[in-house]
Amino acid sequence: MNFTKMHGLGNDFIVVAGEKELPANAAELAVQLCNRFFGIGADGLVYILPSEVADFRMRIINSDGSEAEQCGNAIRCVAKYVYDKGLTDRTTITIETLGAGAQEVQLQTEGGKVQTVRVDMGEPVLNGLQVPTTIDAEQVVSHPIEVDGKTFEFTAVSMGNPHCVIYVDDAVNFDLETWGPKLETHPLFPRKINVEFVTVKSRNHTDMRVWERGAGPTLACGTGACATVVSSVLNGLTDRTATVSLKGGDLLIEWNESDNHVYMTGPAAEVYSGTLS
Ligand SMILES: N[C@H](CCC[C@H](N)C(=O)O)C(=O)O
Repeated sequence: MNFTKMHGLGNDFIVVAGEKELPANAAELAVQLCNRFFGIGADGLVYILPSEVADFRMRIINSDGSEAEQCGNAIRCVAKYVYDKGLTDRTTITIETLGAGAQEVQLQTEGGKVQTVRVDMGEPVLNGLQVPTTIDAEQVVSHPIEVDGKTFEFTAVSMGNPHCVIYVDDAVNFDLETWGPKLETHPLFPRKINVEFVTVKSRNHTDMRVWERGAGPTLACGTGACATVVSSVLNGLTDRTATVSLKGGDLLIEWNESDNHVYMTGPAAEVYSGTLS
């Protein structure tokens, strides 16, 4: 099996193209290949597949074998892959995902290679039961959640995949390893959830650290950055365009008022290609 190792701000993926559909053993393969000691090592396994509604289709399997509906950093890597490898010569393409259908992606190239990608991540879903949470409400904003005797306030946003956004004094040094897994698997979240800890720095800038559903602590989370800005607007903390600073770098997020779509702009990088023995 040929693969290409790629990342978006250090959120890294094993990218496989050429299959007609998701292999039946994709979950087992993801667990085996994402292992950083016995495998290639990555946060997820990404397949580029044919699509009937878009130029390409992306399916993403987390390192624990669970399939995610959407992945912001991976979609930028897929866009770079298909252009750099000559599968398309267009700099505006569409990529189909499980959670958001056909999404428009704009490629910014330099020297014939993609450097930066702007993705239309679609409309956020705020209805409590649709995120999903067990809370039957139009929106879940600053809602109390208790874990191990500690009470946080969270805002729930789906970008196709579910996110729980919590504001803390110092996201950069927050104890992600203790609280991330407890919140990821909290009974309020029927399909588990990605957890973002956020510190607002200004009306156009936040710090964010993420504990990802099915992958744990990652260096960056594209859908999490989108959820962070949507949540911050709902809580009156930032404007609709903001830079989200993650451990792996910055993403520019815009929650457009006129079309209600969230746009994410950031880099994508290829590390190496290989063949599995
Ligand atoms: N772990 C996530 C999928 C990857 C999302 C993240 N890597 C991104 O860049 O959006 C989930 O299960 O919803």
